Amino acid sequence: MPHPTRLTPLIPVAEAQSRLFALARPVPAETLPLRAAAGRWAAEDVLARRTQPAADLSAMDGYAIRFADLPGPWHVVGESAAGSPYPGTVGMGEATRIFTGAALPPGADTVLIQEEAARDGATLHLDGEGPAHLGRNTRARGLDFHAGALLLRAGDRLTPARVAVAATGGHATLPVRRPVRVAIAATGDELVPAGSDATGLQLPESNGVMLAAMLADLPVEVIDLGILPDRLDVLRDAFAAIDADLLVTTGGASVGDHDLVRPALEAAGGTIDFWRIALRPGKPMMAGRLGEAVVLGLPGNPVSAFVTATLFVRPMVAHLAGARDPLPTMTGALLGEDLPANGGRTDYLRAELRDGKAYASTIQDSSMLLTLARSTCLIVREADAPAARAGDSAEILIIA
Ligand SMILES: Nc1nc2c(c(=O)[nH]1)N[C@H]1C(S)=C(S)[C@@H](COP(=O)(O)OP(=O)(O)OC[C@H]3O[C@@H](n4cnc5c(N)ncnc54)[C@H](O)[C@@H]3O)O[C@H]1N2
Ligand code: MOO
Repeated sequence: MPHPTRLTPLIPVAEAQSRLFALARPVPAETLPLRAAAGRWAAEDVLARRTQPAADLSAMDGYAIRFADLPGPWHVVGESAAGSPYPGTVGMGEATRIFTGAALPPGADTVLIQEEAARDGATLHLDGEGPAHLGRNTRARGLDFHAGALLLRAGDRLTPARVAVAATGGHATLPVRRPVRVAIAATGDELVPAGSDATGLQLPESNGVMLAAMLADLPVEVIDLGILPDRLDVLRDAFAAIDADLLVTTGGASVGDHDLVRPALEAAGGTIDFWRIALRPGKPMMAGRLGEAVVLGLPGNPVSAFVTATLFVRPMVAHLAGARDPLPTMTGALLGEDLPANGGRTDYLRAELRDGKAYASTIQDSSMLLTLARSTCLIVREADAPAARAGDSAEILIIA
């Protein structure tokens, strides 16, 4: 049987990523209490409903004084604690006891810390250097933000600090995107579920569990389609029945006679937008649409599946979840050893970071899971990059 020799040209990684993001808009929004919203992405800009701090406050425990009265002594006329301010005004030569977070009484402008103060009944003396300038040890009203300030931008990930700033800004709930429904299907007649007896040439399925683990920190609902056989009708029917925002398959993506994912998707009514990336490992990845869902057909080799999931699946989930900046963060590192010139595909080398230097594994076969499991980063080698020397700087992606 003749094999098709004319294949589409390989697409650069960055172009494939932007084409992928263009396939779908973020999923609909919902409003959640802050604790539930953590880890999602803000669906709208969030403005402060209050000014923080709401008044001039003390930043330290000590005495509220007028800077002009230094070096004292002072007459202590009362106390200001967080939540119970001094009711009067501090006049010339007067001070109040004050605690961290308490409102600075009108008239006072500076705080003398208690370590530099000596108290004798109602009389207070300077016992140290004292505050160096007017306003020392205080926080001005609005130091952090004023009412109306932009606290979060639509598309910001709701990190712990961002949830906290929303709370301080007067919000109990936040608009976020609902969870992304991701259907995951492994394909291949040789696969058996992990833990079952793999006889002969059977192979425990590992891509599905790896993909689910790679999405565990993202707002997803995983729909596990399990292992599907290399049969066009079975794949077609399984694909046609999915109800998801994103369908991720592994295996059957290449050009062999048993590589049926593409024809099965098309038979189910789907369309392929692009196939084959200038990427190693991961070249045969395909992307398209099937009804309401975006489809990512990953290669079956475990390392290829890992790299394409890192570069496409996780970013696509983040995009669907409303991320403004869905791509993985690259870091810089020095190479621990020389690397040869690269070919025409961007290469992601499994590597270990030791003492800040990245050492690539000697064998980069895309089937080798133990090498991947021992790796802590991927060294990115751009297409056609010249040979590199130990000590050269390189872009890396941290993976563990
Ligand atoms: N003539 C060509 N052959 C191949 C090409 C090519 O361009 N021309 N591309 C190669 C590249 S690159 C890759 S990557 C592989 C990927 O092909 P498939 O996506 O069709 O993957 P499979 O053949 O189904 O499987 C590859 C390998 O991975 C194992 N596998 C599959 N699924 C799983 C799973 N869920 N868990 C664990 N292991 C899995 C499978 O048993 C195979 O050993 O194609 C090259 N061939
Ligand atoms: O994706 Mo393949 O060999 O490039 O593993």
